Amino acid sequence: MLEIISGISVKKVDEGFVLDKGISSHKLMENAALAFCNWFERHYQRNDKVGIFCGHGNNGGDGLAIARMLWRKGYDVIVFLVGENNEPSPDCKLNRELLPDKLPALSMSHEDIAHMEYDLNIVVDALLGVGINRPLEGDYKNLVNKLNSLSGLTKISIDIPTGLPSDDCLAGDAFIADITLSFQSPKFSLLFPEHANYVGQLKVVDIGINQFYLSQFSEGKFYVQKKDIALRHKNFSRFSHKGDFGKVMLVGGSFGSMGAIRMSSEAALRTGSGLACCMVPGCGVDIMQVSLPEAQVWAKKDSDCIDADYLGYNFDRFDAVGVGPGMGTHDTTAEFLRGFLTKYKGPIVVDADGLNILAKHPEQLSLLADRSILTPHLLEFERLAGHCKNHKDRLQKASDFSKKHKVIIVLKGAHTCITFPDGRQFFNSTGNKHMATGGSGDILTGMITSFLGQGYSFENAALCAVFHHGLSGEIASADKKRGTIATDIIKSIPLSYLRLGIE
Ligand SMILES: NC(=O)C1=CN([C@@H]2O[C@H](COP(=O)(O)OP(=O)(O)OC[C@H]3O[C@@H](n4cnc5c(N)ncnc54)[C@H](O)[C@@H]3O)[C@@H](O)[C@H]2O)[C@@H](O)CC1
Ligand SMILES: Nc1ncnc2c1ncn2[C@@H]1O[C@H](COP(=O)(O)OP(=O)(O)O)[C@@H](O)[C@H]1O
Ligand SMILES: [K+]
Repeated sequence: MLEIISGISVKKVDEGFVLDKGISSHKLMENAALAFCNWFERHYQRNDKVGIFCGHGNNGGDGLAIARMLWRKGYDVIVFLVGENNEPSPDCKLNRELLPDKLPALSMSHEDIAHMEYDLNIVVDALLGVGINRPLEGDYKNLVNKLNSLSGLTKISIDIPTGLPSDDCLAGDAFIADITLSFQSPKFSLLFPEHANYVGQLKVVDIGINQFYLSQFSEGKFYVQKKDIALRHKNFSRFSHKGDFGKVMLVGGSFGSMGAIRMSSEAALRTGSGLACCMVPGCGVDIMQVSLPEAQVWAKKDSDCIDADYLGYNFDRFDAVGVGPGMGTHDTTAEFLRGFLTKYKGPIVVDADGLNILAKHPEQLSLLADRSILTPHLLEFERLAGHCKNHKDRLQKASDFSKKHKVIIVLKGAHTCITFPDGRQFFNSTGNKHMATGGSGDILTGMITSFLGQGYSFENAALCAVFHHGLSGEIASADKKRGTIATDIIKSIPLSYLRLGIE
C-alpha cells in the first residue's frame, strides 16, 4: 500500500534514503528522470517536439535530467530555463552543467515569456514541485498562465502541477496538466476534486524508494493499487457451497424507484454472493422477480414503500445486509430503519436514502453497530456531517465522524476515500468519469454487502469492493465512454476479478 506523505516529509524521505543507501541525491534524481523517460518512451514518438520548462529547484533538476536523457534517446527536445535570478538547488545546478552542448536551452526573460511562440507538441512542466511555499508570482506566474493559454498540445507535469501546494487547496494560479506523473507516491492534494482540472490523469511511478522509508513518515493515508487488493481476497475451495459465499439481504426500493435495489442485488450476485435476497415494497415484487430471477424477494403485499411492518421478518439468517437504495425517506420507512438498526447487529452497509434518513434523524446514528459501513457521495456526506469548506476539510470531517460514531465512511467520488475509526484513510486508484451515471453507487452497495457476506473483514470488504467497482467501471467504459450506464458496470464485475487473476 503506498503511503501518501506530506510535501515536507517527501524531502526527509529522500534525504533519509540517500543517506542510508549511500547514494547521492543526484543519483536519486537520475532514478526519477529515468522512470519518467521509460514511461514517456512508451507513449510518445521521437518526432514529437518536446519543450521542457525547468525551474530553479529540484523539480527543475528533474526536468533537466529528463531533457538530457530524452535528447540522448533521439527526441527533439528544447529546454526553457526560468527563475535564474534565484540560487539553483545543488542538483539543479549540476544538471544544468550536464546538459549536452548541442541541446538547445533558452533562458527565458520577461519578454520571451510574454511573446513566446514555439511550435511544440508536448510541454513538460518541471518548473516547481513540492517545494512551493507561496502562490506563484512574477516570471513563474506569467509563464504558467502563458502555457495554460496554449491549446492543441499535450501538457505533462512532473511530480505535481506547478503552483499546486502538495497538501492544501490551491490559492492562486497553477499549471493545467493533461497528465501528472508523480514520483513514488501521489501527493495528497492531487486527490482533491477541486484540483481535478489541474492534475488531469494521475500516474504514479516508482523511483526505488521502498516502503520502509516512506512508512517512517506515515500519516495514515494510503493509495490503493491493484497489487494491494489481490492479496486481500479469500480463496474458496472445490467443495465450497452456497453457504460459504454468504447469504445477503438488500433492503430498498419504493414505488417508481425499484431500479436501484435491483441493481444492488444483481451486483451482489455478480460479486459472488451465494444467495441474494431483496426486501422490497409489494409494488416491486413483479419487477424484481422478472428482471432478476436469481434473487429471492421478501415483500408485504400492497405496499409502496418499506414500512415498520417489515420489522416482523427475521434478519438474523443473513450474513450481511445492505440498506437504502431507492428506499425513500418516508416517516414509516424511517421508523423501519430505527427498528432494523436496533434489531440487527450483523455487518451492514447503509447507502442513499438510508443515509438521508440518518441525516434527518441523527439520533439513529447511535444505533449503528460498530464498523457499520456508510457509503455517502459528497452531498450525502454533507447532509450527515455539515457543510465542508473544501475537500481537505471534508476528509477531516470524515475522519472525525468515523471516530465519533465508530463507523467506516466510504466517501464516494473520484479517488473514493475509505476512512476507518482509527483514523486511517485509503484512497482508491480505479474508476473514471464515465462512472458518474445514475445507479453506479447502488452497485457499490451490493458489492460491499456481498464481500461482507462472504466473510471478508470490514476493511477488506470495503477496500476490495471499492477497487473492483472502479475497475469494473473502467472495463465497462473502455469502448462505451460517455455512453456507459450502470448496468454495464455490473456486467464487468466478473472481468474485474479476472484482471486480478481471481476465479
Ligand atoms: N533528491 C530529491 O530531493 C528528489 C526530488 N525530486 C523532485 O524535487 C522536487 C522538490 O524539489 P525542491 O524542494 O527543490 O522544490 P521545488 O523544485 O518546488 O523548488 C523549490 C524552490 O522554489 C522556491 N519557491 C517556492 N515557492 C515559489 C514560488 N511561488 N515562486 C518561485 N519560487 C518559489 C523555493 O524557495 C525553493 O527555492 C519534487 O517535487 C520532485 O520533483 C525528485 O527528483 C526525486 C528526488
Ligand atoms: N469521476 C469519477 N471517477 C471515479 N469514480 C467515480 C467518478 N464519478 C463517480 N464515480 C463513482 O460512481 C459512484 C456514484 O455513486 P452515487 O453518486 O451514489 O450514484 P447513484 O446515486 O446514482 O447510485 C461512486 O462509487 C463514485 O465513486
Ligand atoms: K511541476
